[in-house]
Amino acid sequence: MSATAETSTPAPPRGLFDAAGLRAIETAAAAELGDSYALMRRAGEAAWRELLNHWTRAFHLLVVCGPGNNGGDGYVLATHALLSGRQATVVRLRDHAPRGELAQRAAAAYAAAGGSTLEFDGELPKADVIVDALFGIGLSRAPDAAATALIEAVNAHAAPVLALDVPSGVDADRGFAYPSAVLAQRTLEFIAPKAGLVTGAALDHAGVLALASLDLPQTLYHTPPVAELLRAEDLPRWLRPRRRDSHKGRNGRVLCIGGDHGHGGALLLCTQAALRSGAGLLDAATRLAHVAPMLARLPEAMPRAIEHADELHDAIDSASVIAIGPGLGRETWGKQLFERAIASAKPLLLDADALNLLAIDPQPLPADCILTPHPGEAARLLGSDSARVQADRFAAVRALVERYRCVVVLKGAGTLVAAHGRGVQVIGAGNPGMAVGGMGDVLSGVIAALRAQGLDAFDAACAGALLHSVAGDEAAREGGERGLLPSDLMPWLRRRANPVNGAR
Ligand SMILES: NC(=O)C1=CN([C@@H]2O[C@H](COP(=O)(O)OP(=O)(O)OC[C@H]3O[C@@H](n4cnc5c(N)ncnc54)[C@H](O)[C@@H]3O)[C@@H](O)[C@H]2O)[C@@H](O)CC1
Ligand SMILES: [K+]
Repeated sequence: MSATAETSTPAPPRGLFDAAGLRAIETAAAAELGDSYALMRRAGEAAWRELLNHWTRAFHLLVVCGPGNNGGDGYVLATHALLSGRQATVVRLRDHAPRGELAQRAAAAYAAAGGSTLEFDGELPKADVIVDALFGIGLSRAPDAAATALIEAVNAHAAPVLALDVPSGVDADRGFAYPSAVLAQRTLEFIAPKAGLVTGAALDHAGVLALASLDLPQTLYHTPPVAELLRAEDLPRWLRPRRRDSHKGRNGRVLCIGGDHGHGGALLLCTQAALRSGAGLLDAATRLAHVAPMLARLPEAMPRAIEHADELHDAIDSASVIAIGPGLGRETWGKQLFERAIASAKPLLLDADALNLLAIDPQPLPADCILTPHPGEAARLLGSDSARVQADRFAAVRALVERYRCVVVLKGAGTLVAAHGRGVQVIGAGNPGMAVGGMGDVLSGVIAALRAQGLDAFDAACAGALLHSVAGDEAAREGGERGLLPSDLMPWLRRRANPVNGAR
């Protein structure tokens, strides 16, 4: 993802909060400090330091202030800027005079420091940096026409944008961005990371994420987070070094099923990824035409031609995990194989057309079955549309778990992993170069291989989605995002699937 979490604390927090949780922490903090304004002062100060750290030579600042406490943070920052000899101007809409007591106090301090306020008239003056303090976690509806015009002027301006707490126009709970939302270079979050800034459209708006925890003691974080963020450094949790006496049988036997006529590449990518992620043995069940090309590319695989589901019997029997879907198609051939696979008692991963077939004919699945839909497939599984899925990815992944009662990996920027009774995990890695056909087939192979090596379904889904995204980031660092191919991930899967130190 384009946003990387950065914090001043040595161990970045994993917990992601929604607005309700943040407000509970704020209330407890205000009670502890005995002064609600102290938090706003800390937030504004932290934002001023953030601005100075990243735009050292900035002199002319525009601080766009809304009517709430997010605007209050902006007034505090603007006051610091004035007191340090910079030129700072607050810009606001006519009906955005500070409403609450705290924001009014911050605006009064700004005025007392000689600060001037410009009412937005359709144009923004020149500036070196724009501070976005229009809306934070209090955004409760789509920005109205006036706010939209202001946001669009900010986005059209040449200056970089530092967003305070949330890029204005982004819903901090859902990852949803209204059609007009600020595009920031950096976003400094206050108190705790927000769930809605690490998935979906929000990633494009937030830029680089940083956190100012405002020196609050951990004891105040008593509300449970709504989700957790997984980062590259979490991989060794699951990817232990291999036992010295390991043998191929111990590392699992993955059966990949798919590749109808014209779709052999999808299955090849899946099998290749499974082998590069450590599967001990790999069977592939596909059309006859794909057997020889697969062997030529991947002699370690054991592809077999399947014309009818009955021929799957032996392969299913010896499989430790079945991954079905890449290139499967929705014709009779694919349907038969799908029916056969889900009737088996083997651990399952359903992807691509297997998900589409499931959407057409929903049926009970074992709780340790893994589904890996992209937003379009998720929409079909929910009888919804992908815009609605993307408008609230957290709600969509929970609805999928509720309906299908298994482990769900909702793909896309800020991939989500969820299962019944387990907290939603957000994959804090990945990049837009990965938006290319075949990338999902690779993910299926990775997850199936980790499952075959002994991880339970939820852990395999978390570790696999993380490993896949981390490998994508490494490949993009090496050669760029545009033009990245799923097969470019293979060497990186191997490297990142092995822990860096020898600890067991
Ligand atoms: N409460 C606290 O203790 C702290 C709050 N902080 C800041 O306060 C922010 C939250 O403040 P608020 O709860 O006041 O909320 P916001 O400042 O995010 O916005 C709420 C205000 O905007 C209006 N509004 C919401 N959506 C609108 C729309 N679409 N069009 C026009 N007006 C709209 C609301 O009516 C309200 O007046 C945080 O994001 C953070 O920046 C920080 O100062 C840290 C401490
Ligand atoms: K903001």
